Amino acid sequence: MNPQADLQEPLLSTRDLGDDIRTKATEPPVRLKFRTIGIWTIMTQVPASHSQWTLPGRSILEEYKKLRQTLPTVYRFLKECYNTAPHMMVGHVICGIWQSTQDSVALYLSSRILNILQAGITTGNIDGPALIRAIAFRVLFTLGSSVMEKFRLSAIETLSTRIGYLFKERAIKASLWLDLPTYEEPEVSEKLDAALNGRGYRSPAWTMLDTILGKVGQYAGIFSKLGTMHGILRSQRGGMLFAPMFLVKAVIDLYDEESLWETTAYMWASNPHYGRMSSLVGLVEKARHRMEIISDGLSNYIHGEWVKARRLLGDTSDDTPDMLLDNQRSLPRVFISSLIEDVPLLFYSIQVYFDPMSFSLSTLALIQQGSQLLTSNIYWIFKGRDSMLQTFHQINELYAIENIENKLLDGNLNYPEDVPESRGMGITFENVSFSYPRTTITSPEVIKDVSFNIKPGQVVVIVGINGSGKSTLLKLFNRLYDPTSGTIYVDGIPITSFVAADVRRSAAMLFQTYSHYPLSIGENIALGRPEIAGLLRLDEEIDNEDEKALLKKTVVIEGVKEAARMGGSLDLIHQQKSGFESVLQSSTDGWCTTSENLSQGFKDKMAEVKNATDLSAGQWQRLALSRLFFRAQSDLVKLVAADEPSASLDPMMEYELFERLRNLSTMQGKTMIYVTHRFGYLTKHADLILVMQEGELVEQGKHADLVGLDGEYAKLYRLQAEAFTPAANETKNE
Ligand SMILES: Nc1ncnc2c1ncn2[C@@H]1O[C@H](COP(=O)(O)OP(=O)(O)OP(=O)(O)O)[C@@H](O)[C@H]1O
Repeated sequence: MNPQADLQEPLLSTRDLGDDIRTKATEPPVRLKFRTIGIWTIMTQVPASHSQWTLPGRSILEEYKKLRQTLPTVYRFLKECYNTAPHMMVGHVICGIWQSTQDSVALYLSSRILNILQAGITTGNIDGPALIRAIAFRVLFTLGSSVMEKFRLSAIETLSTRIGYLFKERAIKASLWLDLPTYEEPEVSEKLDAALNGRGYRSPAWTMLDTILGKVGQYAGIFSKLGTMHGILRSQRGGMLFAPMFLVKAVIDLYDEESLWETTAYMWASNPHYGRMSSLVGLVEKARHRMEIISDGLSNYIHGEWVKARRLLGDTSDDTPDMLLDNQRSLPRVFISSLIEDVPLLFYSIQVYFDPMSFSLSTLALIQQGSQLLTSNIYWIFKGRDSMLQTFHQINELYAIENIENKLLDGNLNYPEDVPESRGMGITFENVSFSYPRTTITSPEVIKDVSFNIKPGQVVVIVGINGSGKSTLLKLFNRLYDPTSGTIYVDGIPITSFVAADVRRSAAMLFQTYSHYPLSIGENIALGRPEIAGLLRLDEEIDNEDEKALLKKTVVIEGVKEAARMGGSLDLIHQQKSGFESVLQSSTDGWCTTSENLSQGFKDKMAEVKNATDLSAGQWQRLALSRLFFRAQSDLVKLVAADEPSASLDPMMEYELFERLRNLSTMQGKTMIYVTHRFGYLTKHADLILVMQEGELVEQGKHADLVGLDGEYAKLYRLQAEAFTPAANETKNE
């Protein structure tokens, strides 16, 4: 490959796919258009029948139609925003309108001063009292505006906080009720992200309201400026001719520019050299890579590769796509657009040339200033009509997240109330196959026609090599996903007949990728039973004299301690300064303005703010196990399942853990399922071993039977056993 070719990548290239792409039979055909600009690729979607030129009138009519559909929700949104602080909201709107009209009032007051001055200059006799009055009005107006502005800013603080959190809470609630397949849909996560974080630094809901109020202000600004200009021009000859000229520049600019935000566009940094540079910078920036950079001596390599990628990137710009598109405008277009700005002045100059006495200098100055303000106002109104439509659409999306339908259909039987009494859960798989909804692997079926029967109270071990589908089976047990074919029965009834939340509540699951909650150690354990976990934080909410509640809290604390002991985390809790209340991983980000001349006290405080308590992998695993044991304390829990729970544990702890988990089955009758790579204690005591291989259940039975079969299980078992028995020749040498 010729590196020079990369250096000379064109700034803009267009590749039009041309073909109509039908996404769904019901959707209209669309064309996808790709172009590369700077480091970006921009994909735009255009209807296949879209002609290049649309009549402005027609598109405005379409916009109006779209706008009308969104209006009921926008009304609801405005009403809810208003209800957060009615008086403050009214004040805020009034101040906003005042702010937008203040240019024109200032213009009007200035015109009075200028007229008095002009009359004075012409006649040599100034009307002193009138001048003082005019100046006093101007000063008073400025003072009034400052007071209004102050109020507006403080109202924004309160309103944006209240409105921001009101809608954030809704988004959190809506998000928490989504099941896994729904949550994993990119469209859904995008919607949730937009509702929770938005684009700006303020909350999305506030930004939307601000856009609407800003637009109201813009209209008020236009009307007030038109009024002022009318007042100034009314008495001038040809004054009314002047009016359309404000529009010329705004309209020309509008048609002259191309805004990505007005189309359906998706842009991403596609330049491979830029991508590589960003990845390498990521290695430098993130603390978690530093250990390997130092110990593996990666510094030279990373630096060298960055320089190489930088050279290959050449002068390809990384400015934002909007800016790059703007730079594409040709010189004559830029020139004409700037020249048009001066048309009003030109018009007046010609008029003055033919009739010098018809204008005063002050009028000219005011016209020039006023026309610029008006032109810009009109431009933004036109320009913003799409952003307004977009805002209305976003408001509708904000509410739509509350109505996202879960993909897994809920049943209506209650578990365990609607099944015969038993302390453990019976699970049957009948010809179950499963593929993950969003997968990129070549053979998507990760569970293939699997059938087995687990009786209540049994100890079951699932074994198999990496990627054979063990963890996936676990996810099907408590209906995180539904099989793509086949049926799962819980206590003889199809799992889909039960209320999904009931089945999940009856299972204690420890997944391979368990959560490290950035909360207190106590909560990390107590969250095994969320229905009572809140009692741990009781002091914050109740009166200490509520003895009943305090008693309940003591019971929870005792339960948490017992679970901590069972999971092996009691010692580590005792090591923490604040015991159960130690908060894990709550590091705070701060900004320091300089790194120079920092006193020791300053540095110590900074370190204290940033400090976070973290645990080792093994300690986190013990906490997760304690959480599992805490959940298992509930009589409602009939199935305990753990995926590789001993991966980070020492052998002693592992043995104790197996014993304790097995006791849940032997002493309490709960069904126990254990996923592991290790053969030994548990496999020997298991009532049933399921051997998975590439998504298939290749063998099932007890340890002795499977060893006797001399198949996959026996092979894996022997491999591990040999690792711990001295090889024949080693023994001889000794
Ligand atoms: N969320 C997911 N989306 C798509 N594919 C997945 C997902 N999780 C797992 N897979 C794929 O499913 C297959 C089975 O994975 P699974 O985690 O069940 O295997 P496993 O036997 O538990 O492996 P290990 O022993 O490494 O934990 C793998 O090919 C994996 O790539």
